[in-house]
Amino acid sequence: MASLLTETLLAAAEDGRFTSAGSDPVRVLQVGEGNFLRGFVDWMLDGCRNQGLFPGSVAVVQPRRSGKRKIEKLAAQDGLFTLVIRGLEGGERIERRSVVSVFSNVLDPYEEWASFLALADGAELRFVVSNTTEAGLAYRSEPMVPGEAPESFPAKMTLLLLRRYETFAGAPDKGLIFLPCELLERNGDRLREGVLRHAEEWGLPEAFQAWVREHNRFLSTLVDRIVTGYPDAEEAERWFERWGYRDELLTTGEPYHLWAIEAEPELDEELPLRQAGFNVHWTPDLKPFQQRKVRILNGAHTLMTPLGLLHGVEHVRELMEHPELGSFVRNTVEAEIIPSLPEPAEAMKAYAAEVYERYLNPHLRHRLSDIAMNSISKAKARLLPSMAYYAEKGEPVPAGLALGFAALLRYYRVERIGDGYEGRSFAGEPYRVADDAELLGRIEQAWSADCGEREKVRRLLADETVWGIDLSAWKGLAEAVADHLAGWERKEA
Ligand SMILES: NC(=O)c1ccc[n+]([C@@H]2O[C@H](COP(=O)([O-])OP(=O)(O)OC[C@H]3O[C@@H](n4cnc5c(N)ncnc54)[C@H](O)[C@@H]3O)[C@@H](O)[C@H]2O)c1
Ligand SMILES: O=P(O)(O)OC[C@@H](O)[C@@H](O)[C@H](O)[C@H](O)CO
Repeated sequence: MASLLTETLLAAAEDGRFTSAGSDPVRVLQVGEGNFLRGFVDWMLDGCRNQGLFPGSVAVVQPRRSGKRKIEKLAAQDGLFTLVIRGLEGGERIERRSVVSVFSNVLDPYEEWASFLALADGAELRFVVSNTTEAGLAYRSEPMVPGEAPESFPAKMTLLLLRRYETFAGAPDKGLIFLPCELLERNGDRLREGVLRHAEEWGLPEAFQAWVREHNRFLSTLVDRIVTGYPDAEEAERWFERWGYRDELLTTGEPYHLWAIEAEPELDEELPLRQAGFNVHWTPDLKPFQQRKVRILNGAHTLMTPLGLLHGVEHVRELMEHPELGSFVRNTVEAEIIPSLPEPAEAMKAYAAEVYERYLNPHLRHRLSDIAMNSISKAKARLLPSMAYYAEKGEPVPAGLALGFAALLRYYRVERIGDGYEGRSFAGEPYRVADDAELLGRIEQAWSADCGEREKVRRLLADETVWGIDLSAWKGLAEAVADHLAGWERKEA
């Protein structure tokens, strides 16, 4: 029996091409209820279904206990949600709304562990997609407690695979294909390693471990689309009035999309994304896709965010239109990041130009405060490799990268206030910093050390628990950072 909300959603859908996924077999398990997967993978699967190419449905679960609220909302909307794609497509302005209808099963694995495991018994289950952020795709030792969901994503996948192995007596054709979307290099390999480590840690049978290795595939993938989530409240209200229904799971994104998957093109027979017309690349080598996207698109986001927020700039477009900050970003990308990449500079410049156009999409309001979440771990993957290119040659870290990095440290000049950490913008406005509490505590301590400012910077750069490596020896970096910090302090005084 469809809920009133479902009926309203269905009736209000513009294209009227609804086929409910509810009765189709679960072919995809999705770990992650966030905006990105819904505005990217589910949008593609919905497109495949609407073209009659994919007669399957998706079971979705949240990857951590705190994701419960969204899962409950999704269940209350019968797994339906609205997606608005807007921006330039082939030079034309578009704003396209669809109601995505691919979920047949919406589960909280912590409260419904038995139902979660039972998904492994589905003969039609074939793919697992995930987005658990960089933090979620990490192995963390934990006990196996019968009847209870383990905390981490790789641990849950280990037990799901064990159940499948037992149900189908290790049948080679019942292995699964994992398509992790986390923005980490070799994400497939990392997931596989995590699963096998848990299997070993828990003493699971060697024959099971061999089945995991030989009959399951952990493909590395690279995703690209700017998905901006729920719009500003005013805009959402205008839309709801126009559509005649409300949707708390509404999400927005740009038309551009790219999914590169390291696998043979024949896999498109089973997962017909390319056949359905999506910009999906089955490729033997993911590295070029990965490198240019993470270092240019994500790297520029990470570069611009602390500086923008310290200057009181709120959105990516506003920053790119700012007379000084916008050209700072372009110059740093072109003169410093692109030369650090192995691919031909002309091709990289063309890619960067495409990226600026996406940043300037007049319909997207991409909040710097959203991008700022976990900026230290993002900088490690997205910015430090460009800086390391120079440092490893014994050259000074170039001026733009050093300035961006100094702004990152200034942004993390935090103080514990209540249950979180706060910094202050150049204008003295307080802001919350969203990052790992232990890390923030460590950084706060470093800033309050009993020594001069230059020594504080040197110690912070040398802290391998923060950066993974010692940055204090990188030529010119500590000096440049300390000079910028002193300069900002003088201006603020
Ligand atoms: N939004 C985009 O434009 C975009 C584009 C490409 C990639 N991504 C990736 O998506 C992630 C952000 O996702 P979103 O935009 O859907 O945001 P979101 O806040 O809507 O969703 C975040 C998801 O990650 C899960 N998560 C967060 N921390 C976790 C942890 N420690 N362990 C396990 N799961 C955790 C949440 O439960 C939720 O499912 C980023 O890490 C990024 O790598 C986002
Ligand atoms: O999603 P995050 O928070 O990991 O990073 C912020 C942005 O850089 C990112 O979302 C990009 O917009 C996205 O990766 C584009 O594909």
